[in-house]
Amino acid sequence: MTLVIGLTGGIATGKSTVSNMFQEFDIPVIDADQLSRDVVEPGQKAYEEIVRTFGERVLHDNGEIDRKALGSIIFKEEEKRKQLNAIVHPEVRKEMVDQRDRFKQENRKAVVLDIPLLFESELMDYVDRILVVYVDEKTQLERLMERDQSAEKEAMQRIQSQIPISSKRERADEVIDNTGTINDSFKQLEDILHRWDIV
Ligand SMILES: CC(C)(COP(=O)(O)OP(=O)(O)OC[C@H]1O[C@@H](n2cnc3c(N)ncnc32)[C@H](O)[C@@H]1O)[C@@H](O)C(=O)NCCC(=O)NCCS
Ligand SMILES: Nc1ncnc2c1ncn2[C@@H]1O[C@H](COP(=O)(O)OP(=O)(O)OP(=O)(O)O)[C@@H](O)[C@H]1O
Repeated sequence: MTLVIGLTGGIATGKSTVSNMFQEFDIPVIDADQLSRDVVEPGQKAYEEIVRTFGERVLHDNGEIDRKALGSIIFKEEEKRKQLNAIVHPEVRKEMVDQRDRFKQENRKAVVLDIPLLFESELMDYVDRILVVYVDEKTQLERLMERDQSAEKEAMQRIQSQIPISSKRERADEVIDNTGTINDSFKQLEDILHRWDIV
């Protein structure tokens, strides 16, 4: 039996940081953020729908999606965000399930689905265990502004477009508190994987 681990958290709480640690344990990771980039490449169905819905103002001169422009529209307005989600999420979900099932067929001990919006999109049934990467909201805001070089207003808009990290923490099977050092988080992950008997 392959244990399917749903890795989630809030924006900039450290999912990618923790996701990279699974390499050490030889556990494969399926990355929903990466898939959401792949499915909007020029020529893909979702790409055409985005251009039809949001217009050419969300394109770079070379025809690729201008993620900054699209982000500045959808994080400001819930209605627009729902429209984009309705275009992108079904494609991401399909690809994620295909990849998950391939790893299951290979009888891997575990596979990780790294899904930022696991709770928002109600994908809890896609996984066997939910692991939330947590930091307090002050640290979340600071790390987001630092990483994206964004102003407080834009960073807050992004945070507020998601379920608060404190609620996600309550709904987790296990939590990694990532407010300490990366090494502290690695040790927490190691303990959790031992408890789940997969390493
Ligand atoms: C709006 C877009 C173009 C902005 O791109 P950008 O490169 O700036 O951000 P990136 O894709 O790396 O996402 C960064 C983080 O933002 C958050 N986020 C992204 N999309 C959403 C959304 N629709 N609602 C809430 N939070 C979101 C997630 O925490 C994600 O990890 C892009 O995020 C997008 O296409 N979003 C829709 C697809 C989606 O929901 N992706 C996230 C999970 S599948
Ligand atoms: N323990 C830590 N100590 C200090 N900085 C950290 C720590 N963990 C992560 N960071 C930094 O915080 C920022 C956010 O981390 P990361 O990109 O892993 O978050 P994320 O949850 O994957 O974000 P997103 O939702 O945007 O994909 C990054 O700049 C990262 O280098």
